[in-house]
Amino acid sequence: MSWGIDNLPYGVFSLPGQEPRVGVRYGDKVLDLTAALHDEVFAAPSLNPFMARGRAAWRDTRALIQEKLTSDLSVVERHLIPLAQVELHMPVEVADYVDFYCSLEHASNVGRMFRPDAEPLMPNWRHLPVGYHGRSGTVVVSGTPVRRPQGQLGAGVFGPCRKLDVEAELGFVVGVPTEMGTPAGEFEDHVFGVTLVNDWSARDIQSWEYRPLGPFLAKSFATSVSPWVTPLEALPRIPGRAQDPEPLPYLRRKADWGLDIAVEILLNGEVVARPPYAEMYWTPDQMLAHLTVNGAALRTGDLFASGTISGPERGQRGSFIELTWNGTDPIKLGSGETRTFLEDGDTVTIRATAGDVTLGEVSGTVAQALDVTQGA
Ligand SMILES: O=C(O)/C=C/C(=O)CC(=O)CC(=O)O
Ligand SMILES: [Ca+2]
Ligand SMILES: [Mg+2]
Repeated sequence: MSWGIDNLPYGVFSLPGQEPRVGVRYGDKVLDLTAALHDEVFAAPSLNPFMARGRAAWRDTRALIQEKLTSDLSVVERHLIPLAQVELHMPVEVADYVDFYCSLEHASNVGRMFRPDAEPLMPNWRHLPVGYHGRSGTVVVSGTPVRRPQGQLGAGVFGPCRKLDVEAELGFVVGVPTEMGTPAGEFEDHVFGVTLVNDWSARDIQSWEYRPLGPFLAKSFATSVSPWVTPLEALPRIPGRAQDPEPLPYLRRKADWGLDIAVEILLNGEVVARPPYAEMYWTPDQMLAHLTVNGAALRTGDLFASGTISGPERGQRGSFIELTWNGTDPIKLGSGETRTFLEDGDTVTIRATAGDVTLGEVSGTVAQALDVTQGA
């Protein structure tokens, strides 16, 4: 069965008229953990208090849930609630949100389009995982409509974004904080699990505003995440991609943190790209090491995303700016329509699997921009 005993992602659900609380997905049901495990940590409306307990608690809890769902199934069966009866919420109260830029292919493609007269990769790119600080207050759960942003599209030009795009990414959720001044230790001592992320991007706003400090309003209007957080333990690991030059000692890999995750992007139900996470250049342990090397503190609920997942093939690109080469080469849909960037009413779904483990999906529908008269 999919969503089986080796999967068991955590999320936050509610029944009509009740407060949100933590559950685990099993098949087409959600196990009410407050009731099944008699532990009030799961009565919270986010995973944060549970995630703060740390790695030993994460491991023991997962083992206990697996035991309850197999040998003690008759005891906990009454706490399994059909998904059709529940509403799913933001799984995590996001503290700080950071987005990296870890795909060599994505960085090269975007570099070619945004900086056609320069080298596609900046000189720092192979030496450190480049990132920027995003906006945690507009991280929303799958299903939340995304209003087309408006803003400056060039000198003296204001209006609704005309180049609305998505970025298919993985997000890593921090459970255990660090003290300010002290870099993070082992990856699995801090990171609880993985979500799917759609980093909605307004390419026309971005290309005008981003120099020299990076994306600002082009990416802060909405970032969507999947309702399920998959524990690290559920994910098969592979060696990371070879790196040249060898990174500085603080960035050197001590364990295999490559992830063999197959991602799909769907536009209005049709698959338009299949980005392979296994191709990412910088691995998540390297992102965490870099994020904290200067002494920046981690907090429970921090979310750091991988950056757009793009592979070497055209059909593996994780954004429409790449798939359509900045709108110059539209993609053809099964309906006979073509698309460059997103139109109002379009629904984008990103879903992913790692072997038998599914990470679920993150979905969002584009709503029309506000009336723009005030800026005209
Ligand atoms: O090359 C640039 O100027 C920026 C490209 C991006 O859109 C960055 C971004 O959001 C990071 C990523 O998703 O890989
Ligand atoms: Ca991004
Ligand atoms: Mg964003």
